[in-house]
Amino acid sequence: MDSNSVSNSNFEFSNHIQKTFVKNNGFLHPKLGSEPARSRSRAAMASPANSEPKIVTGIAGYILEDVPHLTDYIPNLPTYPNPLQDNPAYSVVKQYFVHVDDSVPQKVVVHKDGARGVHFRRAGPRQKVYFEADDVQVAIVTCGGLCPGLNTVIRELVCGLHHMYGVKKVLGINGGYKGFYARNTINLTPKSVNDIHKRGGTVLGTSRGGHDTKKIVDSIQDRGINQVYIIGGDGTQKGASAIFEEVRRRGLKVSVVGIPKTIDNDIPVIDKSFGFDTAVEEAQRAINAAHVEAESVENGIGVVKLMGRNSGFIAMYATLASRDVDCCLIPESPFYLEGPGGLFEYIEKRLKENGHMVIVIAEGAGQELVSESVQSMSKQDASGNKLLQDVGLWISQKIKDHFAEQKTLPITLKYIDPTYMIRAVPSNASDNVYCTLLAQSAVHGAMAGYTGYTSGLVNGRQTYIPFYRITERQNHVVITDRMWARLLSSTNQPSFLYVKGDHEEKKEEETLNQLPDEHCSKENSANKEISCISPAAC
Ligand SMILES: Nc1ncnc2c1ncn2[C@@H]1O[C@H](COP(=O)(O)OP(=O)(O)O)[C@@H](O)[C@H]1O
Ligand SMILES: O=P(O)(O)OC[C@H]1O[C@](O)(COP(=O)(O)O)[C@@H](O)[C@@H]1O
Ligand SMILES: [Mg+2]
Repeated sequence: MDSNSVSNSNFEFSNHIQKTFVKNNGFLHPKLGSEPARSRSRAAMASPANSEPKIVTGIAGYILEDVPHLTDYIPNLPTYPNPLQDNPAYSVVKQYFVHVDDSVPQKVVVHKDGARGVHFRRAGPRQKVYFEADDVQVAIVTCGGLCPGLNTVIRELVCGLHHMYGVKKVLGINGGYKGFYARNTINLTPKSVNDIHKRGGTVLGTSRGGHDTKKIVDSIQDRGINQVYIIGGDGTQKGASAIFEEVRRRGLKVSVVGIPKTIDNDIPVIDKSFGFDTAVEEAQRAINAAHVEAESVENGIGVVKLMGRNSGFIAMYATLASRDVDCCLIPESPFYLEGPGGLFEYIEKRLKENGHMVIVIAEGAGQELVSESVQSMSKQDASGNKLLQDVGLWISQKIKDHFAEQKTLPITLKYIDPTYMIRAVPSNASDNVYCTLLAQSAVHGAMAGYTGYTSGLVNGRQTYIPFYRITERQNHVVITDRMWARLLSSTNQPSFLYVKGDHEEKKEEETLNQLPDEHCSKENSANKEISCISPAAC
């Protein structure tokens, strides 16, 4: 079936779907008399308590983890025909609107007798919209660390809103969440954002910390904002979820939409985050330099530190892409330096075989080892993220000290730390297209009245994912997954799991027991997804 078509079977299927529980949503409660008179975007009555997951079940174990809709807490909202139906650019598309029951499975590898499993609502334009163009006041904000593609997402939100839906009032919030309660905002028009995708960073500025839900929602009401697009990582999406709950509690007709951003790729459920490919590509330049330096001298070692606070995806993919890397160290795979099966033994072996080697280390790797030898700072950034010790410098010094002490193998080590260079660049061509689809999907959802969702790619399809699925856990490399095995076989590095001695064998067993049971299925037995960067990667 063509991706845009609406089949009859969809209509038949909808008859079998039952809404099993939609707690709180749909119940009406008396208007809150004590709320301040911020009535411009207030549409109806307020709902109490946090929203509950909207789960819809169907035949053969079908489950839809649905996203909230403005009509869940505001009754009798008027609808309007989607202006796209008269847009000449889209007139050639046979069936442009997405069917109301279209959903995307979370798990695409299935068994013939298996249940149909969890699905997410398919993103895309709907026949009816819940906003009239002239009434829409948009706000866009970027939060957390930089990531290639932020400007492309901003550009495509502005252009998508303008060209597809005729929305002209778009405000950029300055400098992250705290910009909501600052005076200055930036008026964004297709003209003003025309070239921004060619630049790295974010034209809006960004920040960590400074999230005050009540003040942000006050500002949303005061400015008459009724669509908020929040671009950011795991912390930002938690903030967006809190904003949505407060908006809902106040009964406001405001769509709150998250767009996932993280070069660490630590956001779960989605195939991969925008900017990740660009970052991996940029990391190749540092690895190439390390390789050239290492192979130009006798017993040369190049060490490259790459970003990845808790998840080693950038290091893993940069290593797999490069083929020049002899050892990749990530936070998910503990390693040790001394003794049989340790890093020093492996370095010596590689230098004797090859005369040089390259080590890639993710910034979050080996933190427990660094803390043992350097006094732990245990400080946090403004958002509450733990500040890490510089493992790149630490490991470089340890290697130098070890071979200086040994005196048998004189080495030359060069340490390259391209940290911010891989995230401050503009996005590459494929990330640009990805950002475009992500932004357009986000806009279609808000115009159709959906709210409280993150727009994301699942198994190659754009979907709307409820906030709680994005914020409940982080995405990590699973070292019992085939992808990590591919890496081990490409570098020939030790797995650091095989250690000698009774005590150590027990340690190995414990480590393996802590790992998820299933690999590559994107779900373990507890129905929680495990790491996959894309379905094709398994
Ligand atoms: N649990 C939370 N609840 C509300 N806001 C949060 C939470 N965690 C982080 N934030 C806010 O989200 C923004 C970005 O968070 P941060 O962790 O720095 O980056 P990222 O979103 O990229 O992970 C910050 O302004 C921070 O205050
Ligand atoms: O120095 P900053 O700006 O706090 O950023 C450093 C951190 O940002 C990251 O790129 C991830 O940031 P986010 O969580 O904001 O996406 C990490 O890899 C890195 O540890
Ligand atoms: Mg984060």
